[in-house]
Amino acid sequence: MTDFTEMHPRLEIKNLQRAYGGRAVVDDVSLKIMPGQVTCLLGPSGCGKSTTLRMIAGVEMQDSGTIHVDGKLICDTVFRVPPERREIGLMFQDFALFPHLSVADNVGFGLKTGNKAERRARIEELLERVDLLRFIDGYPHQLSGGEQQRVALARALAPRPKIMLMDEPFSGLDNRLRDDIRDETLGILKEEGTAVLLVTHEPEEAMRMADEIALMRDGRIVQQGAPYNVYTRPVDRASVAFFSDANVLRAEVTGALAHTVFGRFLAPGVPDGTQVDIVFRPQHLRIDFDRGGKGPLPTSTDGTAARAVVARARFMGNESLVEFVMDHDGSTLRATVPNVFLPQPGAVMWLTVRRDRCFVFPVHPAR
Ligand SMILES: Nc1ncnc2c1ncn2[C@@H]1O[C@H](COP(=O)(O)OP(=O)(O)OP(=O)(O)O)[C@@H](O)[C@H]1O
Repeated sequence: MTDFTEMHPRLEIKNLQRAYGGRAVVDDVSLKIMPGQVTCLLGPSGCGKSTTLRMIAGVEMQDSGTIHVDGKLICDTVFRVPPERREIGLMFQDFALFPHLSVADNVGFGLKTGNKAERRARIEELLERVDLLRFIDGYPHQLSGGEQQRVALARALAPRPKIMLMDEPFSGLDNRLRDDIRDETLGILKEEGTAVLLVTHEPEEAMRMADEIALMRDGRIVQQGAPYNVYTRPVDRASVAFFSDANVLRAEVTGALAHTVFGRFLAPGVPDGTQVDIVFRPQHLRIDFDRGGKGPLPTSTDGTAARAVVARARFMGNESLVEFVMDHDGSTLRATVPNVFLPQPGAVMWLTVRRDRCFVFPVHPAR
């Protein structure tokens, strides 16, 4: 049986650091990616994702930290394998094929090994794989955006890179095309056993593509794990808000309980007097109609109901978004409801919160 603990990660970066003008834009970033694994570096614009990718590609030097491929050092602050010898493929949003070269020559551009027949066979194999063999003698201007993207993928894969670095590679494509190409690309990369580091600022893209998500903010990786875990066990309020709209209730803790208008929430280990944010997504707010000035009775799963007035309701396609103003303090909470639910502004409703879907974070967590 294979002992995976003995396997080297295909890519391992340790404590990468890069500053511009005294400001750390990549701050102590460490990551491991196994062969065939897709890791998404996910974060808002400017958080340092592309800089991390550029250091791995070798087009930019880190101030400190190391990069290993298959257990071999390829870069630290003194030793540096040049970009073209790193066996790393690149795919960026502006994938620019060479316009004066045929599709075959574009795909074959980075193929340095093998004789002419072997190179031609590899080109045909890849064009077959991306379903574009019929365009082998065509030119980029004869292809659609999606087809050009697939040629770019074939070109990046041709020399059998150990690692593929992708920086928002699908963002130039329209939505429907993007889903298909994303799935197709993922399939091919998995078949080739390539380790993939994909940079994106779109949570949906990361959840769709990734085996593992590394959530990045202000130059640091704040959380890392399978998409399900990152989404369902966020480390802080900003991590919840990065994936979806988030409702927040501020409360104070006494006796390991946070006291709110929706009843008490468990806050284990949080000292008395600490302010906490109770954070939950709009789909976890429950709505009940007013029954003669009363809402539903308290339950152990949903706590106490609180009275609210509808401020506005919007139809969003698969769901409706309803915004409420809370009676007790005038704060706003948002609920998403499947299907069409468009109550009139001013309507009185009673809200409860799914306890098991709430996250409780101290407002100033100890570091
Ligand atoms: N060569 C440079 N000189 C100075 N500052 C830079 C340089 N390259 C990047 N930066 C800054 O470093 C920060 C991180 O940039 P980076 O491109 O890595 O972010 P990103 O997360 O990839 O953002 P985006 O999603 O918008 O591409 C930004 O504030 C950027 O302005």
